[in-house]
Amino acid sequence: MTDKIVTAEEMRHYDSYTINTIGIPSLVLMERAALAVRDEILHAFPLNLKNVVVVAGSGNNGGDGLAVARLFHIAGVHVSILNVGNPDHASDEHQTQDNIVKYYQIPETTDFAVLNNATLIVDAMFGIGIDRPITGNYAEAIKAINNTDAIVVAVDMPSGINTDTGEVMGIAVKATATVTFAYNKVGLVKNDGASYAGRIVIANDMGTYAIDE
Ligand SMILES: NC(=O)C1=CN([C@@H]2O[C@H](COP(=O)(O)OP(=O)(O)OC[C@H]3O[C@@H](n4cnc5c(N)ncnc54)[C@H](O)[C@@H]3O)[C@@H](O)[C@H]2O)[C@@H](O)CC1
Ligand SMILES: [K+]
Repeated sequence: MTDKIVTAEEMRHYDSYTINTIGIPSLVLMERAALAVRDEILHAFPLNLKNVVVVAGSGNNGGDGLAVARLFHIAGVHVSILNVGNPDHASDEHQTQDNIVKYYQIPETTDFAVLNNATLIVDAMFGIGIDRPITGNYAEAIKAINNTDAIVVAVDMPSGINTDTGEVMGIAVKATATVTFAYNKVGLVKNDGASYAGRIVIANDMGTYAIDE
């Protein structure tokens, strides 16, 4: 157990050490991340599972989201996926998760109307990979999420919050709770990040190992 608070670069370093030196595969970490999000939702919001919508970007944060969607689908919860990323830029892990989602025929759409009846939204657009202001379709998606009255659970970071400064990068998801992985992030405790994150849950049993502890 640690109260370490890390930047995006530090977290990438720990992820890479865990994957390449310890040898825990990236998809195993992704599964652990998704299980942590599922468990927190089951624990904190069991009455809001009528209609879950996972909003997924095309990176690994989106991959986490697709795995969460699959876990809920398997458990019999009604879940749909709103894809907002560019499929041409999908990470390998994201593609793997998307193939699994397609096997299970979990509904996927790019139409924001799917948010209208959501009782719980999983924000899996951007995590620690955010590196520029939010524009275009991503901004519209965040606006649409913030306009619902659903519970919003952010995966790792509320999308739109700078991991290192907590600043809003144009627009950001207002989360009810944020499940962040391995260590807390500077951007979740500084500036606007603290209020956008809602309640912070640190999934600290991922197997991630900090070399200096
Ligand atoms: N193996 C790993 O490294 C793990 C990563 N995990 C998840 O992966 C996340 C990081 O994944 P990624 O590095 O793929 O990054 P993200 O999924 O956060 O972002 C995806 C990509 O979006 C692009 N982007 C950044 N800002 C943008 C903007 N404003 N508009 C449009 N595109 C933008 C960048 O090219 C970035 O790589 C973590 O936050 C965590 O949720 C977890 O699955 C645990 C294991
Ligand atoms: K997110």
